[in-house]
Amino acid sequence: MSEGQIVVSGLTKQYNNVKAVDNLSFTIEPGRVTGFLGPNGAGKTTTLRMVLNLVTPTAGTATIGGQRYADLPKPLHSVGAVLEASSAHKARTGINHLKVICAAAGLPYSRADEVLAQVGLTPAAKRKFKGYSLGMRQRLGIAAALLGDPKVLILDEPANGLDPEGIRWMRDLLKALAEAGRTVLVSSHLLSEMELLADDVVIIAAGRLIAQGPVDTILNGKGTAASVRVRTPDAAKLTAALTGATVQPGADGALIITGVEAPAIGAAALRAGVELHELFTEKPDLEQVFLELTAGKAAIR
Ligand SMILES: Nc1ncnc2c1ncn2[C@@H]1O[C@H](COP(=O)(O)OP(=O)(O)OP(=O)(O)O)[C@@H](O)[C@H]1O
Repeated sequence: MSEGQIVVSGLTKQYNNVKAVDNLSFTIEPGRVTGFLGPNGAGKTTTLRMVLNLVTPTAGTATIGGQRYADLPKPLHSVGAVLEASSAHKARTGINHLKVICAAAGLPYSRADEVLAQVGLTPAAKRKFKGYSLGMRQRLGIAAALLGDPKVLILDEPANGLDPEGIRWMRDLLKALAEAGRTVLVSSHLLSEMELLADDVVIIAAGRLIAQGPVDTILNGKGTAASVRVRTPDAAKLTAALTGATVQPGADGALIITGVEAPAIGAAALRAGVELHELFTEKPDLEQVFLELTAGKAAIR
């Protein structure tokens, strides 16, 4: 059991007549960014809150490095969490907000300056929280989570409210934190962003596990076969030269070919003397796979 491993086992949360989380089990490894994905109401927030001991499970366990959050001797040094756009005392400056946390957690004030620099907020250190934009509040929330230099980071929809530059900054930061050996668990509904950010994904719907594993495996393992886009002035000749292929016209005049891979199409074109203007393998993206995996299970709750 490594220090940064998160193990969720049989985790269940029943709210009156809603099973928000239903016998969920998965493992999150350190040194990687794991995307926690699911349609609205899938139970992501409830799961993260149970891992952080903010919601009591109806059944099952969640451990971090083998211990329940409640049993961690120094939780702020073990786990940093950003659960929603960070809130702070409106009249307090960003730096003072962090210093208050340092004082409560027995951390040196120098950590406040360090994490503020890490999230790029040093220029706004002395501005009052009420004047912070949503993006700055997100950065301050991350800064607070980093104060104890934790091995594990848990973030619920951290990209909310960030502009494209902010999203790229967040991606680079989270990747760097994972590369330094930390466990980074991040929930999001931005699937294209997750494809760029995450090494692994855990996909849930209606409280249940749908899929878990490296993004590449999830993308390649699905029934959605890769298709090849081909552009040629001689579509009929190329189609006749291909065996075992399904050729369909694409919306923009290209051909969409499945059943035969790009090298075989190129070779067949060469043999038949057909000119190619484009030959491009289109892999299914996370959004397509996600929609397929969660289809019919994403009852709006
Ligand atoms: N305190 C609560 N009391 C009753 N029902 C709740 C409570 N918290 C969550 N739920 C219900 O549990 C289900 C899962 O909610 P949760 O917020 O965990 O999902 P989510 O995946 O984070 O969704 P979203 O992406 O929309 O935030 C929903 O049906 C929600 O209405």
